[in-house]
Amino acid sequence: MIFYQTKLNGAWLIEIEPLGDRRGFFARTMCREEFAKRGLVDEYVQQNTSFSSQRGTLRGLHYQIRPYAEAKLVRCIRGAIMDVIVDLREASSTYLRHQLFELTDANRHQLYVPPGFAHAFQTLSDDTEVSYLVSARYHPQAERGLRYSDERLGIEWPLPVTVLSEKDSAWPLIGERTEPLY
Ligand SMILES: Cc1cn([C@H]2C[C@H](O)[C@@H](COP(=O)(O)OP(=O)(O)O[C@H]3O[C@@H](C)C(=O)[C@@H](O)[C@H]3O)O2)c(=O)[nH]c1=O
Repeated sequence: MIFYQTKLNGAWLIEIEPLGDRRGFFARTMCREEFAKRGLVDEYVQQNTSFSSQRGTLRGLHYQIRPYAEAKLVRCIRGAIMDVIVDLREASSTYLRHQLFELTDANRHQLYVPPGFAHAFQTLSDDTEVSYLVSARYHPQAERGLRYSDERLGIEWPLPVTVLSEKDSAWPLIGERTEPLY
């Protein structure tokens, strides 16, 4: 596995190192030892998959507040997505900065999202499936979100948004918050 630091503290882009033979290849997509060595969360309690039929579908931006903050390891297993993460840790020098990553079934890139980040993606093709590990179980009462169109974030989504959940259209803007974000 090859680990690339991103512009955001603690987030990593991970490429596989395929071992090819005449059948195809083998590669690790997660390895506790490699993760622990770099200080990445190495225990995951749930693996999720989501399927989006329409190109331009947007999910997010989502996170869970402490003490239920999650690390995520995200991979697009069918189609393509633009994945977006936002650093919500007030003490971080990259606080409220975001970065975009193209994850596709062809490049097989994975994104490691540390606890304390909001996460979202927009599908770049029809019939896209995303699989991700999470390090904490789902706590609906701890679930929070940012509005994808919040000007304070200034995210340039690659496509017009075609499908969005009601929940995701209604997250409060950062400027409207009365509580700390995370
Ligand atoms: C995330 C989650 C949702 N659900 C339920 C709640 C709801 O009825 C249905 C769909 O949930 P959502 O609308 O939140 O699904 P979705 O918008 O796909 O949520 C996901 O978005 C991406 C960007 C993430 O980062 C994930 O952590 C997760 O928040 O599934 C669970 O039962 N367990 C879970 O772990």
